[in-house]
Amino acid sequence: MSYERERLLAELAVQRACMLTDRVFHQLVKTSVSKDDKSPVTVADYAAQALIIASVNAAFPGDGIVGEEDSAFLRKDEKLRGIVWNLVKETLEAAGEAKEDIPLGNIKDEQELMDTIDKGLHEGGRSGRVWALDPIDGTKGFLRGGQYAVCLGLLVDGKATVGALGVPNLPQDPSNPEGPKGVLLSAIRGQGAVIRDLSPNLTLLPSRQLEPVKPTNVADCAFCEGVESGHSNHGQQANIASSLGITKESIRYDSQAKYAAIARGDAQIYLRLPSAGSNWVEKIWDHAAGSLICEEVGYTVSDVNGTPLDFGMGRTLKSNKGIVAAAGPIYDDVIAAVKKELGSQ
Ligand SMILES: Nc1ncnc2c1ncn2[C@@H]1O[C@H](COP(=O)(O)O)[C@@H](O)[C@H]1OP(=O)(O)O
Ligand SMILES: [Mg+2]
Ligand SMILES: [Mg+2]
Ligand SMILES: [Mg+2]
Repeated sequence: MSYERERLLAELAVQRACMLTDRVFHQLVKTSVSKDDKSPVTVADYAAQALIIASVNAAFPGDGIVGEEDSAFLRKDEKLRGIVWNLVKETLEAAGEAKEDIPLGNIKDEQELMDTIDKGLHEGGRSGRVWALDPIDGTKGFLRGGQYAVCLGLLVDGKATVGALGVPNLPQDPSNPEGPKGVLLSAIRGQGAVIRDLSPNLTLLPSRQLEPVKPTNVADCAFCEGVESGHSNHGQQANIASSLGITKESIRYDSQAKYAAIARGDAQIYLRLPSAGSNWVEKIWDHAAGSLICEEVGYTVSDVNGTPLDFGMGRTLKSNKGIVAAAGPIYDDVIAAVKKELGSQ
């Protein structure tokens, strides 16, 4: 099976959702009166989940969907519901139909909006076709004006098979950080990965194949980690980098923007070691698309013990702990350094 249609659907659904999140970002986040006001991201989370599920459901009605959000809160808050519905309606009107021959789905009213969001309540698992959706990954980054990602992956029998990542605030040219922003990456297992600029409308701009990683000296590499010290252990990550002879400063991004950055070669390692005392269990929607895209350009992605990520366990990666992604040729060095650091606690 080629999965070209699934990839096209994923790209278009993510492109359309990024039109919405970008609109919220410019209309609400930037004008938000209080720094602690979380409502813009809440609105964008619900609205983007609804739009993407409508697309998956229109094109592949038999597939399961594991989405991060549900409508429980929205059902109780009429005002918030009205805001979300207006955003969805405006985006649907602005986007129109895709010129490609694939249905992207519609939502007719507030009731259908909430029912659509709740189509993301699937339990996941080891069999069949299940989409993993994070409508806004990196909510803290979104609110800060930093990195966030819109993430959609297709699992087939528990294996990440198709993935698309929209990263609206990532510079299109890594050597020009102040230049135009917004990229869309996608992959099909066994077929490599592609990148293109995000577009302000539903058009998919021309893509280019991402180059496979090249053998490198690990000391010359750069590594990526999260911004939030509560999400991963910055101290241990710095120790690992220094034990590998890495002197470059880490690239700190929120969200699956980290996978996007390493996939296109801005850095060669992503470290996500559990924070001290944390019992956080990673979620499938936070890694399905990004890990596949990286594997397709020659990365090895595992947890901190070197165990491959198991997307067939349900909604979470409960058999894994933390994440280590490294370019294939340096992965053994990196995982050895991770194990040494964790063993020496
Ligand atoms: N305590 C936590 N530990 C690890 N990850 C977390 C924690 N709380 C939330 N997250 C999730 O971690 C991811 C982003 O972390 P980072 O940017 O550091 O990579 C997001 O998926 C975020 O959820 P969300 O999707 O709601 O933003
Ligand atoms: Mg997330
Ligand atoms: Mg999220
Ligand atoms: Mg969240």
